[in-house]
Amino acid sequence: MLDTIASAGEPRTLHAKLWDSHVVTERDDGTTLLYIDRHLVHEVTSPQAFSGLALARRPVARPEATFAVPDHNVPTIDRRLGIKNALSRRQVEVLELNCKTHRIPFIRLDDALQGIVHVIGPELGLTQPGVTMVCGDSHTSTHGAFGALAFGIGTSEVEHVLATQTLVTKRAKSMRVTIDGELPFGCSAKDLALAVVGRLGVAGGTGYVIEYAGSTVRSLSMEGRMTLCNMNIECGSSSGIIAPDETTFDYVRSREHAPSGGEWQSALDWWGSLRSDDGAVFDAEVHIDAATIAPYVTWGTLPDQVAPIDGRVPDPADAPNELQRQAQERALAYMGLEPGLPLTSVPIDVVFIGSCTNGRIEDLRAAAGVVAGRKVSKHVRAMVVPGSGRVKAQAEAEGLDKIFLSAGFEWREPGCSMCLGMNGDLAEAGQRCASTSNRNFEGRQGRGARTHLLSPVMAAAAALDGRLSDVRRHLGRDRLHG
Ligand SMILES: CC(C)[C@H](C(=O)O)[C@@H](O)C(=O)O
Ligand code: SF4
Repeated sequence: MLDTIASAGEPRTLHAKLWDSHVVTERDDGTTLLYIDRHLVHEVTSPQAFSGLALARRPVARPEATFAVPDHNVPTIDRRLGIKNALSRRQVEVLELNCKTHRIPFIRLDDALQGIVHVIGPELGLTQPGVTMVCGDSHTSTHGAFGALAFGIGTSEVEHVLATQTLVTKRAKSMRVTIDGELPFGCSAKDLALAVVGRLGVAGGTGYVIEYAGSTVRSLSMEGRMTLCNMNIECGSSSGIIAPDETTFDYVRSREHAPSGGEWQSALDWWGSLRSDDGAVFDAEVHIDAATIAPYVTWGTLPDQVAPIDGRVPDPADAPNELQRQAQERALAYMGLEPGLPLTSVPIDVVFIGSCTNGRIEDLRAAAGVVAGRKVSKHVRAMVVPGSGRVKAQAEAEGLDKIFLSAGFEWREPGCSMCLGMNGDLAEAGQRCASTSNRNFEGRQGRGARTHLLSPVMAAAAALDGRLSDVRRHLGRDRLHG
């Protein structure tokens, strides 16, 4: 593997380096058997895969390369009472049983390390530069922030990877999205992600692996890079990658599953080569000037239906084509919004801070910085759901839980929670939720519930004001970060 990566020749993209070093065999038509280094598993997309293995009496090829945790169906309050919903409980129990049968490392619901699969993978050092990584989950792209080729797979592919540690797939095209310049005041990685999705559209990245490059991306923390890569799938692209650098190495160093001792130095030597060569050719290039980014909020039912917070709800009459006009009209009808309405006048009922997009420690710090010493608007129900047990413990060590609680937020146990509502954390029909998650699809946070995607500081501002609010007007420069 190392030899392939180190070999000279044509300038190659980072994507090509990651791909080439994991090809087991390739057919003339491009169908490839790709070696998978790490397989993350959660309770929703794995049961049928394990059943398939049982039917075929096949073992798991490399249990030690597999790692499982329940996250979607887990309660975020009263966890000692267990899981009330029978189906949810069954999914989590079945996962534990399957992991026991196949000796797959498993984090239990009551473990201090439990959390959303895309939050704990990096935390534990399972996510590393240069690896191929899959999970039966579309937001697996999150791990690409470390220079890993990481993507979501379907349940039948989960079974294939469990059985063979390989995947049958085809190489995607390469796109580079270069973002240069300083992020404007009040903006964070979430706004960058929403800007990318807004510009490319929900299908603009389909068929591509996207490499994020440029000074703005380089200046992001690992948390910010994960936020950016997390939303990659929302423009249709299965994997987003960022070349690893000192920021990456500092994050990975000393984590449980990271290389140590002499292996650390050889890993660094390899990881240092994981970047696109000068002159590498991409199938598509997109440039974004960071100065054009603003604090964003989605107004519709697709993640690309996004506008700057100081903007207005668009008028479908101005849509560039008939298809988009109809889509906008449908979205506005569901969202209960009138064209031309200033976004800052939209009232909010629920605020959700969490998810694999924005449930990490920096996100909570940033939101706490906004709410410190203030109160959540009386008619708003606001909750913070840390992305993992470790994030929760760190936040509590810093006193962030106290800040949120005294402002009127609920402080919950880690999991996916209201991002998708599989665990019963739902908004009611007609309610409007300001959410730091990644999808605003119809009914995602509850039947008839309306989702506005935004950054942690923007969610915090919405909680305080009881409406979508411009965080820039809320705070002085000295208090704003993240
Ligand atoms: C449940 C799972 C299959 C799903 C995904 O693939 O992304 C979920 O995590 C989501 O965010 O919608
Ligand atoms: S937090 Fe949301 S987006 Fe992330 S894995 Fe869970 S349900 Fe999917």
